[in-house]
Amino acid sequence: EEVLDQEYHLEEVTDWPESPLQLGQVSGLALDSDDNLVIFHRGDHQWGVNSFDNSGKYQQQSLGPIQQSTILVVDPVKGSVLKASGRNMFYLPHGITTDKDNNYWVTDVALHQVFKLSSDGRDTPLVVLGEAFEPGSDKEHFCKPTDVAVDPVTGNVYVSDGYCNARILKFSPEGTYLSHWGAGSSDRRRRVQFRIPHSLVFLPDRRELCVADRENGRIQCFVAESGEFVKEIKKQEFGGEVFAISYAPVHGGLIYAVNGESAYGRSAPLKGFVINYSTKEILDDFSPENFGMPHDIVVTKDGRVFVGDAATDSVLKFSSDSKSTLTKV
Ligand SMILES: O=C(N[C@@H](O)C(=O)O)c1ccccc1
Repeated sequence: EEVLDQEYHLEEVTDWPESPLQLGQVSGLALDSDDNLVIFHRGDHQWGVNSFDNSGKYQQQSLGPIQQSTILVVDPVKGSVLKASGRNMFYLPHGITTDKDNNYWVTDVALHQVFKLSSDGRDTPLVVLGEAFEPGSDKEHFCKPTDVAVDPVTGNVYVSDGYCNARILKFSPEGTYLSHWGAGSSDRRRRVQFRIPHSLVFLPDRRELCVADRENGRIQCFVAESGEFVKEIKKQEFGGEVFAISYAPVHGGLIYAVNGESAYGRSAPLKGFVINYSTKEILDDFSPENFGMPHDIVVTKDGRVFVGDAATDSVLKFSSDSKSTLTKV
């Protein structure tokens, strides 16, 4: 009898993009409603050791905003640039996501702000949260906010805040503060103490929010409405740091993650991981020749994976061309 023995494995699509993209440090990736790739990058600005003072204040305001287009919409098949926007607005781009109306929600760690932008190329800020260049940790201030996730049903907006705060805030679609959890909130559950909540993903089929709790090298998931803790995924294979996560509501729910260099020596090889959300088992891992600092990850409806690298200033594409083989038994 013949059984179909399918060996799925993500492999780099080395001939993507067909022609090089002019990118600076790639900090964030998103997908629009047509599954086009949206790249958020830093042009000629760089986040270096002297970018901030020890109170989180950005030191290079005199550079002015990045003049290149920081938001590129790119064809997922060829890699050609379809749209370019986000000029003269940002200093140090970080996270990006799209909402169900194809607006962009982005964070800038130098401005300590979150923006909702129309994706019609006019870059009109529709919502602005935080005070420009003013770090803080109350309801109107962030400190190097890292990412945004939007609930497609309620439109509620979640912000991971950030490098110098350790909390998740929830806002209404219009940007009214609703609640927050992690540092500074009333709950004292020791297990919810983030160390750089670095990346967010909303799980539409479970109505949960998962967080890449970077320096704790773990993923934590919460009931989005309430912030109630649901589960933690922490794997030896991550080493000490998880930089970014994504999710596909298929095969019972798949979490995609990239790890990072650990400053504390517990490093593991830099890789992407495909994890079964329910069993927490690693189903696949993948890497190109050279991951520098994999910084964000997205997965398309047809299972293509893109990783943005903030050290090699590039975006890498991976695809799982199943090598199904027929095995005689
Ligand atoms: O984490 C850092 N950077 C990346 O996450 C990023 O570039 O977003 C960083 C931290 C300290 C100094 C310089 C860079």
